[in-house]
Amino acid sequence: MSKSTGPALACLRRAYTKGCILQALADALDCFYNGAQTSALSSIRWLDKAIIIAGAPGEGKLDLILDTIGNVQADFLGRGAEEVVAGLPPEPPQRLTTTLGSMKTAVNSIPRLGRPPSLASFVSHMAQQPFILSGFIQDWPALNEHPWRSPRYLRSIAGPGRIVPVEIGDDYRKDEWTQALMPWDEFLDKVMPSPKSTQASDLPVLYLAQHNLFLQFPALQSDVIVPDYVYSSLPPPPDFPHYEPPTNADQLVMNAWLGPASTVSPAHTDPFYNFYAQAVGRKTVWLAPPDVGPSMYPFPPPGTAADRPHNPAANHTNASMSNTSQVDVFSSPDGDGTAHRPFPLFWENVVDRAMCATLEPGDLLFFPPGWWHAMRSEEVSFSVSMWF
Ligand SMILES: O=C(O)CCC(=O)C(=O)O
Ligand SMILES: [Fe+2]
Repeated sequence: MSKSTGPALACLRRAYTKGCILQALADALDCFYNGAQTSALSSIRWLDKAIIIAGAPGEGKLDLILDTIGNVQADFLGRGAEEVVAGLPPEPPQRLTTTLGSMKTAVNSIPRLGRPPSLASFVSHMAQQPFILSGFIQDWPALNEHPWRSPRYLRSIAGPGRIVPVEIGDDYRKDEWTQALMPWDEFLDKVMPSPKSTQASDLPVLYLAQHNLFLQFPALQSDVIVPDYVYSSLPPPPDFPHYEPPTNADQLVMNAWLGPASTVSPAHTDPFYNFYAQAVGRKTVWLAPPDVGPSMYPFPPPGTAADRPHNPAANHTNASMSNTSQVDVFSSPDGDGTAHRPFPLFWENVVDRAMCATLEPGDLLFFPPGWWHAMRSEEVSFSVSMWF
């Protein structure tokens, strides 16, 4: 969900951040005087909440919070400063857990460009259509000396006691879908279990989705190399005239997407240009142009009579789901002829214009604002979206 910057909300965020810091200090003091490790964990939890829930606004607040987390970990949880695990030997490739069926919902492939466009041609015309640059992020530290596919590395950059926001359930349109804060270590154990561990496969799918993990774990920021294209200022595309870049200082919003096989983000639109980097695992992407909107059967806006009785709290982008399609592009039956086919306009107007591809680790996908996109992970997958 994009964070609103309204003055009242900004004020609440600052107040919440200060409240969290005070709570964290009280817990740290308790730990100091009474030696209770649970207080140290609680202290870190409050500090993480300030980042996750409020974004830790205010001059120097994020640095203060991260320093304090480091100190609490070092003083009470036995974490040394130099414990980041780097340069691990390559791990065996991950086993594919699902097989790709042929996509009946898209007749086209997302073009893979032979070579990266120049900045000038990107700005003048290439930015109007989706494309993939195969292997473009192959040099990121995240794929090399700081391997994001290694749970050991991911644990080491965080240290003990950290929590992260997680979506529970395989599809945010379903009623049983929910969100929770969960210990990072536990999340990694569940999502990237060691080959020896026996994980029950009927557990609900966990997905760390659309979260700025880089604020919480700044070490991850130096594992990515943001492509220069992101800093070019692009005009609103002709088919999406309301485009405006993100309002933060860099006009760039980076989010992490980490989960097991079979996470699904249903088809939806976002109002930004997107460079989407695939760091770990394979992910299948489905895209369709903005003007197919009415044939995508979006959920009605909140408050209208046809709105669903229970609308999951917020989808990845908006509190409302009116930017999200009811069509399951990964598993929609095409029916037995037009008479019994659900979502007939989708089959008539969208499928011929939709494109799909399976991203491999190292690939970089681009698509413009307003494009319908859906993603499904084929195995454990870690991606970074860069909205600009
Ligand atoms: O990776 C996903 O599951 C969805 C990504 C997405 O919606 C985005 O980058 O805007
Ligand atoms: Fe999206």
